[in-house]
Amino acid sequence: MFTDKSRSRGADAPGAGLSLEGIAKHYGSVRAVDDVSLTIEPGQFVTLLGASGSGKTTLLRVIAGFLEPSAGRVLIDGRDVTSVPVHRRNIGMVFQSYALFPHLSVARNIAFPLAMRGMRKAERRALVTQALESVHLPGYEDRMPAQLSGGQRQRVALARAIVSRPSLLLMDEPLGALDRRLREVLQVEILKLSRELGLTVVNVTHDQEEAFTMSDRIALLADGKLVQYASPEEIYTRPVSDVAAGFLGESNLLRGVLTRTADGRLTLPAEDGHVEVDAATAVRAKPDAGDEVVVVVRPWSVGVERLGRDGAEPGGPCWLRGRLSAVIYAGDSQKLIVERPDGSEVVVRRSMDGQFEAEPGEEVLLTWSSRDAVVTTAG
Ligand SMILES: Nc1ncnc2c1ncn2[C@@H]1O[C@H](COP(=O)(O)OP(=O)(O)OP(=O)(O)O)[C@@H](O)[C@H]1O
Repeated sequence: MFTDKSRSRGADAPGAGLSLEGIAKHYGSVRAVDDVSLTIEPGQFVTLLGASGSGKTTLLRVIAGFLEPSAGRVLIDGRDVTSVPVHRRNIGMVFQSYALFPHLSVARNIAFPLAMRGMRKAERRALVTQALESVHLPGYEDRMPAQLSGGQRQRVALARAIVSRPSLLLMDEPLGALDRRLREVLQVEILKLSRELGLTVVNVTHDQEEAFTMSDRIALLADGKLVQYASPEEIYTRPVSDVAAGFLGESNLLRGVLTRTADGRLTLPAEDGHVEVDAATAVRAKPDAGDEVVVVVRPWSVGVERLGRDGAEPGGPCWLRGRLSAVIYAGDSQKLIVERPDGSEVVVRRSMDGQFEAEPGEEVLLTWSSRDAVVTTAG
């Protein structure tokens, strides 16, 4: 499920290192970005991920220099650029709306940043040709933007963003307007290109799959705050909170206050169930009786069996009873929705081999290993 993002990059990689130190941006009483600090290594691909209004675009605009932060510093390769204007930051940018000049040809659109720098025409032409080749649109120099598909326009926008060899590429939902298939093709292309050029990339998205496939690290934002900054794998397996768990991949969140059994085991009270907790799976402080926790159980970790008669009996360290309410076929996997007596739902994922035979409406037993769950907290 996880992609290998290891790579080798030449010593002459142009990617810049980026540091954000205590960045805040306030609009009156709205804290669009609230004390965000993070470091991006040269050549890393980092995604700002979060719900609508979480502050992604605001943070990107602060990095770009379109917005001055209310507090904090932006450092590129260790240099404080907080007050340096956009055009002096050596940054390439791609936005969701294509932002191409409609009255200029593809070549002139791409050459625009070079012309602004006063580069001569012949020199510009060579770089434009090269940039078009790297985005797989060779020979498109004379087309007008209106004669291009949505995907081609984003390729041209990307060519324009990289033509002046920036050390940092900023992208704000560049694939948001494209259909799923094209998005997946371009995700791979953009990633490949950024690796080849050794670019440091900051990408904004609210698409968790895109964040998962493309990023070395994900900066998860909620209400302007940095919730977690880690690799996709780490956020998936060790989410620091229920918010983080809910953002990356499906999850079942069991909430409650821990109690300790007579023989010393930690449990989470559950109606028609028994949930033991392995303190070793805690992401933060070691949990104890009286702590309010959220236990994250991923759908792939849950086993399901028919209950009673010739089926299974409740028992073991982690089990819940429920009623199967839906069986959904999702390509090579099966998704089961199980309704609990308290009205909540548990999602179970299974591979298609070894199909589950019960019908919706049947009573089922859900089991998992406490080692496969993660103990985290709300917030
Ligand atoms: N110019 C502004 N004036 C006042 N409030 C603003 C302004 N720009 C953004 N905000 C507020 O700041 C918060 C963060 O907005 P931002 O656009 O950064 O979020 P986002 O995560 O990029 O959202 P989306 O995914 O919807 O683009 C929101 O509450 C938004 O309403």
